[in-house]
Amino acid sequence: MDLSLSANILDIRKSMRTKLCVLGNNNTQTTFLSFSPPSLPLHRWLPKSAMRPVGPDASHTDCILVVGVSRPKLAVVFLTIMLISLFLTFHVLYDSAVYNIQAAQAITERHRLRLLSSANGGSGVVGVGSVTSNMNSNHLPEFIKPAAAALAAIPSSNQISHPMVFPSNRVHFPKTSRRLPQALIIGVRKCGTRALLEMLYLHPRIQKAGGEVHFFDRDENYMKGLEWYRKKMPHSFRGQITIEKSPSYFVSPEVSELKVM
Ligand SMILES: Nc1ncnc2c1ncn2[C@@H]1O[C@H](COP(=O)(O)OS(=O)(=O)O)[C@@H](OP(=O)(O)O)[C@H]1O
Repeated sequence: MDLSLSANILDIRKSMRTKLCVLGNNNTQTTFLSFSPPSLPLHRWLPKSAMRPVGPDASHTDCILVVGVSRPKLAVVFLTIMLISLFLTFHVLYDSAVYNIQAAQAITERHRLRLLSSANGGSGVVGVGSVTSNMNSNHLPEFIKPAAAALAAIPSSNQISHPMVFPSNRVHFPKTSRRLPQALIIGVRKCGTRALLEMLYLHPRIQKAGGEVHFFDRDENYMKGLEWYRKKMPHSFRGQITIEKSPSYFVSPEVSELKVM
């Protein structure tokens, strides 16, 4: 390679740092390729001082971009907008976290009130008029009753701490709730009970329990009470029919007619 030619190439590479240069040697001939960025209307966004001609030839059309704060006012505006959006983002995140904590508190409180209510024979709790319970204390297992009675001894004093956030017990999507099943598929096994349930579920007024709950045929589940059973059910709108399928109900000796009724 000619020494003067290679020195020339080095000079050009020094002066054009932003360019991508491909240097190849094809036999005795030197190839020099450069890629120019697509022409952008930079003159609209940047001051002329930011655009400098490249190389010793001032008429060269390629320019290098001088990175720096050339418009401090614009930079201040951008920074302010960024700070405001950051502040708003954290504010929203903080609010949602507080809301979730309050929701968890309200749910815990509701459980407590339900236990109190069932211990009082389902008469509801004085002072919290909107919270009433459908639970029948007869369905509470014996080992829970002492705990419920102990809770009943604690003065309730309206511990729903944020009535403004939860004005009407509405923590979940307001129009749905978990309901006890209005229909049961009790069997028989291996006769397409799953297929039947899935087909019924195609109807918009049908809701189905996720799996087989085995409430009536397993004593350990039955002892947990109807409230436990209800919580195994999906959320449903009023007017929808909830169906549960446990084919073992048909054959289990533990399942008596009385239990299911
Ligand atoms: N329409 C129709 N015709 C014939 N066979 C059918 C049909 N629908 C479901 N099946 C078969 O029924 C088997 C599952 O029945 P179940 O859903 O009742 O099973 S389970 O009792 O809930 O475990 C299951 O068979 P196996 O795969 O041999 O268990 C299904 O393939």
